Amino acid sequence: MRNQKKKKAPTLHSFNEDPFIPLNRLHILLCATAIAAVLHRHLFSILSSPTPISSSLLLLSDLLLSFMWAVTQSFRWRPIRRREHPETLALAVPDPLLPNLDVFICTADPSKEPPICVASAALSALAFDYPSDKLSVFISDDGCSDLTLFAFMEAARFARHWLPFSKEMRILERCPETFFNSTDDPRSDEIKLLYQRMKKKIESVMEKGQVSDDLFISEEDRATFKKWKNFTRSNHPAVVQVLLQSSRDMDIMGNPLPNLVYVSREKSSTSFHHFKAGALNALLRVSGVMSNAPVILTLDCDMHCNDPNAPRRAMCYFLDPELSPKLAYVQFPQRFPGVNKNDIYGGEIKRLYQINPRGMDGLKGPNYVGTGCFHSRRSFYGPPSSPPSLLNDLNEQTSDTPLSSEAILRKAHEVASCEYEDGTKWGSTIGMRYGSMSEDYHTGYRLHCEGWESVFCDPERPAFFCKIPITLNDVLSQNKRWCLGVLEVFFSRHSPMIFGVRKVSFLMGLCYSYDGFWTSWCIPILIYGLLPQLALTNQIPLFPKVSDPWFYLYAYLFLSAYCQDLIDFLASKGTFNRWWSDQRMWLIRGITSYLFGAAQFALKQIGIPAPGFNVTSKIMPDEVSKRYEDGIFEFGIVSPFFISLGTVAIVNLISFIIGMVNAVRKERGFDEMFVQLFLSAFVVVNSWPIYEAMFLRKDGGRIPRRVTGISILLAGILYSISYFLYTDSRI
Ligand SMILES: O=c1ccn([C@@H]2O[C@H](COP(=O)(O)OP(=O)(O)O[C@H]3O[C@H](CO)[C@@H](O)[C@H](O)[C@H]3O)[C@@H](O)[C@H]2O)c(=O)[nH]1
Ligand SMILES: [Mn+2]
Repeated sequence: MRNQKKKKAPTLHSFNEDPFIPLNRLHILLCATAIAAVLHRHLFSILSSPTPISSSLLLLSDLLLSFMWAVTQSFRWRPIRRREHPETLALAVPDPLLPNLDVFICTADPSKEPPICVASAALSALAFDYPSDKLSVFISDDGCSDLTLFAFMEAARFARHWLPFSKEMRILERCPETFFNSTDDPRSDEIKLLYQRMKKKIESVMEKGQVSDDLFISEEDRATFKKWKNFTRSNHPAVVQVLLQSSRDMDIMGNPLPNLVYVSREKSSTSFHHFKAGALNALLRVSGVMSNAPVILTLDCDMHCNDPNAPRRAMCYFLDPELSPKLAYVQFPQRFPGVNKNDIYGGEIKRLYQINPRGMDGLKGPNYVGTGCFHSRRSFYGPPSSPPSLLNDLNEQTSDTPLSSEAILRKAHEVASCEYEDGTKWGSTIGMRYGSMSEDYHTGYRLHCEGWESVFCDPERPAFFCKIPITLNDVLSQNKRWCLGVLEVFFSRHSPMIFGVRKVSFLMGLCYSYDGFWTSWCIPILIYGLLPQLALTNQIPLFPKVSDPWFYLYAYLFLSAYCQDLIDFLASKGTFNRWWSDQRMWLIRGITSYLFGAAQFALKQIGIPAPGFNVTSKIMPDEVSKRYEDGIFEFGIVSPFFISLGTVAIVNLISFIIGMVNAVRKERGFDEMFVQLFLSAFVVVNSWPIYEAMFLRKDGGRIPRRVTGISILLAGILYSISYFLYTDSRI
């Protein structure tokens, strides 16, 4: 009997708990006591306050800050760090036993998302270190652009050279654009030439805005483009085009190539298309008909794979028999090699993409962030307990029917049509979930609610690189869209605060509440950014004096929050300067994206529609890119965001100056007004780039005069109002 001892499965992955967990928990206790004390004081002093409105607003801010602090602790409760062991996988699972993999890449607008970049993203996925006959790449083109299709036809041709080359040379950088930019190895000269020729061809087509007749190599191609008559992005039939077919197409060395399929789902002005979520659902169905791989990787067009081994890393989790029955997805972090030295717009968003996911990983798993994520197809079709047969509702074909067979293509067009989803559960309990502009947050959350779990996979070598917006207005608009999206979930009947805390787990519910209620930062940031300053100019003290022991409690809370944030940031390989930018962006977002996002959400509730998915532009004029490289803020246009920023910056500058003059003149003036002076000084220091852009800069990225003018006017109005409101309490 002894010999029958159960053979231990090889370890495909392992994890460590964060060594600081006990210390963190102790700190939670300490902070909670301090916060309780401050709130207690507030409640009691409000009754006797000479400025009851100001005191109530500050109480409201502190309540919200406390709430956000409390929910944040769920991320600190049990952070873990995972490691996967692809070398064990290689021994345990031979290549022929690896599951098939479908890669989805979304694009929506060739003028904002250059087709050559989208094609490069696809090439980097086609060149994965994964058996080619098990790999399919599907492109969703929501712009239904013949230019994009043309780029992909070219990319399919180039793939025949690129795949064997990159595998033979064992290069890690399999996105051709980045590879050729970083190498001068003479062995790559020949293929570089091919690449450049392709790039030129695609770019010239982009310039002309059409695919001219002389560019077609075959009659078949010509016939394909002939279809493009009167197609507009919001009105056209479904297009499904097989560009590479594994069972038919070989690379130049005679090895099979992966499948590559171009899909543009049908659009009609009479049916709502649900933006990216709708596009991904169409791909789920089309791929279900064609390859039906059990594992799916979702990518955005503004990224590329930086590690050809990424799929095998993900498989370390999917092929673990203990984990896999409940494993919905394996999320890789988004990394941004393009951020400038000090990351002036806080583009890394470390808390969202690196720090918080590690915290959730120790509970039930990270949230889904839209890209760089491997999903189990099964998870899109029902809870982990549902029978797997459900999955095959689409897939009737046997695995050896060629993709481009007429029957399959007919079915593929059918499932990519507008009406297909009518009266079905797509978007509610099947596929990517609708109803939120942040389909990623919503879908990940709902999967967790169904009982699924997820894993955060953050290997040493970043697996996926993404592009970031590089103008302030783009960053803020993107953030505003996210705010609107998460609020739509937070105030739905599936709110993480009410539904999530019960359905997933208490702590996971809090994690999702943190993201969902993100926007609420706008209230304390706005109040703390204006009220103490206006009071300061009117000589109204709102906080304890330095000589009052309560002062130290405020100081402790401020310093501990900032220090902890800094430590978290440095511990995830950040630098001090980048942290500074990050906290500054938090303040900036507070009075722009969060504020406008919340306002837009409120308007939507009373029937005023919010704008759709504003696709972030991935190309910029050289001048703008250069300024970004140099770390100079980009304003340049008249945007409501900048008016809001300008107003707060000016109020703080004036308050600080007047406050200082008064403090110097008055005996014990500093003692009384220290907190308010400090707050305005803090905002002034943070607003430095704004003053520069208003008054010193001459370049095209400066703040337009009109914005400065309106900001000064608004600041003046705020002063006048505060002057009247404080008339009775002035000393
Ligand atoms: O109607 C649409 C709109 C967008 N997209 C695609 O969605 C992706 C993301 O769009 P982008 O403009 O780059 O938005 P970002 O704000 O940069 O994207 C972040 O935020 C989105 C949610 O708001 C997530 O879906 C993304 O994965 C995440 O990277 C791109 O590939 C687009 O082509 C579509 O396919 N159809
Ligand atoms: Mn993007």
